[in-house]
Amino acid sequence: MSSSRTLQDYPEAMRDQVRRVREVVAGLHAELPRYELVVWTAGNVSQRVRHPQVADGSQDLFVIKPSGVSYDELTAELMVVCTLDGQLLDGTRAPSSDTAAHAYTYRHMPHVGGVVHTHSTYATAWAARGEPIPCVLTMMADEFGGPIPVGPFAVIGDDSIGRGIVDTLSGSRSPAVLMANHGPFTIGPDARAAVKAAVMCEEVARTVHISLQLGEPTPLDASHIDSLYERYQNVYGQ
Ligand SMILES: O=C(CO)[C@@H](O)[C@H](O)COP(=O)(O)O
Repeated sequence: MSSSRTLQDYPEAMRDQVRRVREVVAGLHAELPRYELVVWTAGNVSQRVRHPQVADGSQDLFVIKPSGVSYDELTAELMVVCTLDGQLLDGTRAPSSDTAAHAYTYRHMPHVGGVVHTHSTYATAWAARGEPIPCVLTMMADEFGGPIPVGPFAVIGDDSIGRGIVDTLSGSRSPAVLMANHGPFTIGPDARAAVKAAVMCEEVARTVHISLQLGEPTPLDASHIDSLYERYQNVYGQ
């Protein structure tokens, strides 16, 4: 559905932000096939654009890819802009079929600035089994602060997927959730962080799967997970 408003109804500073975020989101979409996280037109990336005068986030917008467009055709101009109730505000094509899930996540998690969805092979295989990825690697402690949880099975088309993402991640340090029988969704302070979480999610899903073929991996001690997570999130790369 299209909004009754247009981009011209928003402050110039926000329109400038939209122009910049369209470039950022278009560029980040190229990372999904580059890291082999999607095939064909599967997957999507979005980033929030905060309203400079409305602090509660209710008037924020987000930029997301158009539905069903080949990754090699995605340009900044083709990116679409939606309101947080998932309505199309600006764009020449229909927004992603996962727009409702991204919108619900932004409405209910104000700190989230970016959302990514992929069908990456190993993470999606774990999602098909409905099994959380156990925290057996320091890389998992660093990025996910514990296991990567599984969210409920939800059919696309309403708020069900978004509700499953929010209900699962609100109580977890993980920026990734494996939606049962579907695939990973990731969140972050911006779209680049959410893309990184999607790349790392697939990497650890593969490594832990291979480890399980060799035997039973050894879980990390909770105190070690906490110290590794604090270091990585607050010291590493600063
Ligand atoms: O998982 C799904 C649909 O269930 C999506 O990831 C599609 O695979 C991509 O949809 P668009 O973003 O192109 O609409």
